[in-house]
Amino acid sequence: MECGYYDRDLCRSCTVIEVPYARQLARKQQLVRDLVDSHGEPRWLEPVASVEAGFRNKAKMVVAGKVGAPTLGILDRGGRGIDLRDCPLYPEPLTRAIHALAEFIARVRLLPYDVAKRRGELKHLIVTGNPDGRLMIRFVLRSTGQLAKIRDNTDLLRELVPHADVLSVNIQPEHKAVIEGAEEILLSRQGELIMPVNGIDLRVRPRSFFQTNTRVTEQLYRQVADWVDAVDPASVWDLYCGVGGFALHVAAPTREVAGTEISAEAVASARDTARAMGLPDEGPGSVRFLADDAAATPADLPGTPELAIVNPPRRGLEASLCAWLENSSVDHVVYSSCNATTLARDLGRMPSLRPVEARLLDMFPHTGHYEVAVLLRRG
Ligand SMILES: C[S@@+](CC[C@H](N)C(=O)[O-])C[C@H]1O[C@@H](n2cnc3c(N)ncnc32)[C@H](O)[C@@H]1O
Repeated sequence: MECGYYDRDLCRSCTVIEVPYARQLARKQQLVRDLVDSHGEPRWLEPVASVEAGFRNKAKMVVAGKVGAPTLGILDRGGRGIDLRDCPLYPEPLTRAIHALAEFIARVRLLPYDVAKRRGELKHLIVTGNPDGRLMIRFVLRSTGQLAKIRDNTDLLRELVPHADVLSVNIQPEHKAVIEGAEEILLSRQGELIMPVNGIDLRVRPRSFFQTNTRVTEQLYRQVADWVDAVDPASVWDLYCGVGGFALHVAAPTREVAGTEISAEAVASARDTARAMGLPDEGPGSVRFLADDAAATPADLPGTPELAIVNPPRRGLEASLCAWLENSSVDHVVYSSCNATTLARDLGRMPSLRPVEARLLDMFPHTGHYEVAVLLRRG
C-alpha cells in the first residue's frame, strides 16, 4: 500500500507496509502455525484478509503544535508533533472528522500539551467511528483547566462534526506515556456509540475495549458462532467478554450464555444490548453478564459450562484459569488470541484440550499484529 507519510520517513508505525499484502498474510499464517501446530495440528481454515486501507475504526492521535496550529498524529524523537491527519488506515468519515476537529481545536484555541516542557492541556484526541459514520469523540486533557472551552463550544463542534453521537473529555494528569486517565466527563446526552456488527447493535462506552477492524471482527464473531453452533452446547461462558460480542452472537433459544469481564462499563454496555435484543437474563435462551476477573469466574458462577470462549489481552490466560479448564468437564474451548506466543504457552498448560480447527484473521494489515481463533476439543 502507498503511504506518503511512510515514504517521507515521517511515520514508521506500519512496519511491514513495503511487503505485498498477500505475503504479509502468508507470513502471519506461518508464524501462528509454527506456534500452534505442535499442540495438535488443527485444520487451518483460509485466513481472513482485511482491506488494505481505511480499516481502522479508531484513531488515537497525539495533539502537539501551537495554539491555533495544532498537529494531530505522533511525536518525533524530539517531542515535536508530526501531523498524520490523512493516514490511509482511517476510513473517510474518520478522516473528515479528524480534519474538522483540528479546525475546532484551532478555532477555540485549545492549548496543545508540550511533552518536553510538560506544559499545555490537550494531550490526545481519540475518535471512534461505526460503519454508518456515527462517531464517538474524546478529548484527553491534562486537567479540567480548558474543559469549559470545549463545553462552551459544543454547538460549534456539532456544526463541524455533525455525526458525533458521543462526546467526552478524559482527564490524564500524569506525565507518562499513557493515552488516557481514569476520569471521564461525558458532554453528550448519548453515552454509548452503537456498533452494528452482523445485525447486532453492540454498544461502546468511552473507556471500553472494542476490536479496531469492524469488518474482520464481523467475520471473527461469525466464525466463532459457527463453531459454537456446530457443537451446540446447552451452556456457554464468554470470558473476557468486553461489550459482549461473542456472547450475543452465540445466544440461542435452547442455550444459557454467561459473559464475564473486568470492566464494569463494558458489562453495562453488554447488558444494555442484551436488553435491547429482548434476551432474558436467566433460563433457556438467556444471556447474562457479570463484572468479574476471569480467573475468579469458575468460583463466582455456578456450574460448569459445556463450552467456554476465552479472548484475553496479549498476556494470555491466568495460569490458574488454564489449570481449571484443563481439569474441568468443559468439552470445548474457543480461544481467540492476539498473541500466538501466549496462546501456545496456554495450550501447553491445557494438554487435554486439543486444537481441532483454527483460523487467522488479519485485523492489523501492515504490522506484525493479527488475531487467531482456535477451536479446542477435549481428548
Ligand atoms: C481482547 S479484549 C476482548 C473483548 C471482547 N471479547 C471483544 O470481542 O471485544 C480483552 C478484554 O479483557 C478484559 N480483561 C482484562 N483483564 C481481565 C481480567 N483479569 N478478567 C476479565 N476481563 C479482563 C479487557 O477489559 C478487555 O475487554
